[in-house]
Amino acid sequence: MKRAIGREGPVTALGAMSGTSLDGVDAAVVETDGLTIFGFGPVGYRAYSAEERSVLRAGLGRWAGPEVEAAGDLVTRAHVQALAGFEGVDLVGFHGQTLAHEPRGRGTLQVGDGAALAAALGRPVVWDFRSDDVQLGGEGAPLAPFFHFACAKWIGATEPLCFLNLGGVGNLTYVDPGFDRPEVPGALLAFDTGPANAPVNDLMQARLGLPMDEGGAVARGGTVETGALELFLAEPYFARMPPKSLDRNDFAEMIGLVSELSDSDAVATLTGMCAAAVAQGMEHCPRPPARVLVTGGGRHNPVLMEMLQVSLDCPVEPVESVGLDGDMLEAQAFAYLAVRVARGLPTSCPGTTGVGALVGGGIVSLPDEA
Ligand SMILES: Nc1ncnc2c1ncn2[C@@H]1O[C@H](COP(=O)(O)OP(=O)(O)OP(=O)(O)O)[C@@H](O)[C@H]1O
Ligand SMILES: CC(=O)N[C@H]1[C@@H]2OC[C@@H](O2)[C@@H](O)[C@@H]1O[C@H](C)C(=O)O
Repeated sequence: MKRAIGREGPVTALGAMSGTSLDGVDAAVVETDGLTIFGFGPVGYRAYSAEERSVLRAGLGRWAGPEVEAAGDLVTRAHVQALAGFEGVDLVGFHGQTLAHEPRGRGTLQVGDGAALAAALGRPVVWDFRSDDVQLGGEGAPLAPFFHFACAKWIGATEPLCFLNLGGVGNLTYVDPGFDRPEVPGALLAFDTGPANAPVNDLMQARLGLPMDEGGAVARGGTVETGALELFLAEPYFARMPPKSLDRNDFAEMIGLVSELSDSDAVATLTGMCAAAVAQGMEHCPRPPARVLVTGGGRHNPVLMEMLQVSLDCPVEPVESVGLDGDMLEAQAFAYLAVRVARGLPTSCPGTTGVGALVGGGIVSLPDEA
């Protein structure tokens, strides 16, 4: 790797993320030395077609077999298309698509072939970010927290704050920017809060044939059913101490809790469950955060944002309020993490994934190795 990016100084890293909502590939450039963020560069997006989405969906929850291979081939191809147009890139960080995640069981599986991507792009590619952490006893997720720490420094934060990602699953990072480095005990605490948009999307699809509750319009017309909410919060996951992580489908059966409700009450209740899971999770923060910065698609849902604001004691704002890009933060995270991997810096620690030691996972594939 030394010959690819050198041992120090800023490099131009391109990160790519294919998230749990299966909508497409996000791509974003970060200028960094693996410690400090020096700036953000161009971004891109390559949507999956409906047909491609069903290929990915067929692979979800599987560990091997033709469905997994088909999903992997598709993910590699889509990333070649998404990333080929970026110029001046020193290094690529390729997350791939998570199909299955069972950290204390069969492991974690992100499909997509980083070696083939390196050959196609003619650039070094860092990939398979999660496996080493899981093998060493960690949750393998979330991994964005080390990047969130750098973001907290980039925005000049001096007080503890939280980053909240509301994708299919929700994840929270508590950052204390008073520390110099993210791996110092106390600097970071991170975990998946619970299901976020995935159950709402699934119910909208099943009942109304729509992919999401756009603008929270359906939830706005409904009422949260407190009995269902209480049953949901009784799930043992919420009582577990962090770090902890989830698979997209871990709470799939929660839709059953709202099966008797009207469409609007059911959507309002699932939206309320997402907010309540976050509020419950916030109790684990070592100190009260000054603000919660929200990233991921859930920040576009005003009903969800209002529910969060009502249940939390500090301002809840989209990350755009501090000049970050909430649609690209995960892609930027894997750009940043790629540089850390290439330079031998850790990407997870006990506070972020529960792993026993500092881990800098990932495979580095050079273009001439394929
Ligand atoms: N305008 C909107 N109104 C309501 N919900 C929205 C809106 N835009 C996006 N969302 C929700 O956000 C979801 C997409 O979020 P995001 O792109 O952060 O997911 P992801 O990155 O694939 O997930 P993860 O972070 O779990 O991997 C959509 O599926 C939808 O539920
Ligand atoms: C196993 C896996 O892919 N987990 C994702 C998923 O999507 C959100 C949440 O669940 C988080 O744990 C993680 O992604 C983010 C980018 C992370 O690792 O920080």
